[in-house]
Amino acid sequence: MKIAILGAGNLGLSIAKGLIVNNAFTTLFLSKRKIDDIKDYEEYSKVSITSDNLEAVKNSDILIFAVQPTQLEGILEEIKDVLTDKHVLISTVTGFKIPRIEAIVGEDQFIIRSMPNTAIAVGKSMTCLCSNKKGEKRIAIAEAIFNRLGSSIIIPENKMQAATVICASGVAFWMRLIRATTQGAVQLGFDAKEAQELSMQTCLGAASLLIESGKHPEEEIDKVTTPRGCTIEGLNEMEHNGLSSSLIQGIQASFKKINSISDQ
Ligand SMILES: NC(=O)C1=CN([C@@H]2O[C@H](COP(=O)(O)OP(=O)(O)OC[C@H]3O[C@@H](n4cnc5c(N)ncnc54)[C@H](OP(=O)(O)O)[C@@H]3O)[C@@H](O)[C@H]2O)C=CC1
Ligand SMILES: O=C(O)[C@@H]1CCC=N1
Repeated sequence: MKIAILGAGNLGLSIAKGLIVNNAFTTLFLSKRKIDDIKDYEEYSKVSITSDNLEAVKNSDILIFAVQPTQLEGILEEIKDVLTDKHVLISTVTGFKIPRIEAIVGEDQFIIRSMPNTAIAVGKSMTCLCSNKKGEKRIAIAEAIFNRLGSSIIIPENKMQAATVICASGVAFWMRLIRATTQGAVQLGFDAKEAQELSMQTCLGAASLLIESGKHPEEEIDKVTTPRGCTIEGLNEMEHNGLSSSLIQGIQASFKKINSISDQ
């Protein structure tokens, strides 16, 4: 696959790392205006860096847009005249809906919206996908790319904002939980490095248990909470202080914000 990532910033470079580590491309163009920031990527074979979006588009089939929402319109205007039938457009841009993309490049393009997260750099992104009518014929290509770099599901476009909060912002939410449990472990006497290792591996183990067993979290919690034991004591104290409620309210606040800054 000849892939271009237009907007090689935080997410764009995370996607690039995932593609490079998994050798999941034929050629890869990385574009941004200040290319000095990404000079290191020139060392990888079959990877080109450029500040010329038209060069990247002309030499690629799959175009992944990873610019800020305010920057997408300008890029689409810039490249629309060199788009051909071979191109599949995959936008990762938050809140920029398909009809707005179609209004610039035309309905007769293969248009896919994707919502990956930065764990794509290590092949562990949960990515949600949707497409325009024409893009339905190429969504399997997007699934193939994102399934190599984690998992993907196809959802209706009206759930993309919710998917952004849960999957993309979600990485930050889980990081904060890992940091908090690390801080707790330091207070119990582990040094910072050990504490983070204990926290990360326990988090990974908990998620893996659910993924592999298909069980509900409470079923696994029941196996851990010895009656009158320390686990239920800790869990109940966390809930008295609003753990679940706080997370749910944070998700709601994030969702409210994304709706306020997205196309209506
Ligand atoms: N960060 C995340 O975890 C996630 C982000 N997203 C979405 O992905 C998009 C990118 O986010 P993020 O990576 O965090 O943002 P960044 O600001 O880190 O990256 C955007 C990149 O686009 C480049 N850029 C800007 N204008 C142009 C242009 N005209 N041509 C080529 N490149 C350009 C910028 O570099 P330069 O200034 O040098 O051109 C910059 O490197 C956003 O829409 C965001 O909502 C979605 C899911 C997760
Ligand atoms: O915080 C944001 O608005 C973007 C979307 C999801 C991740 N980063």
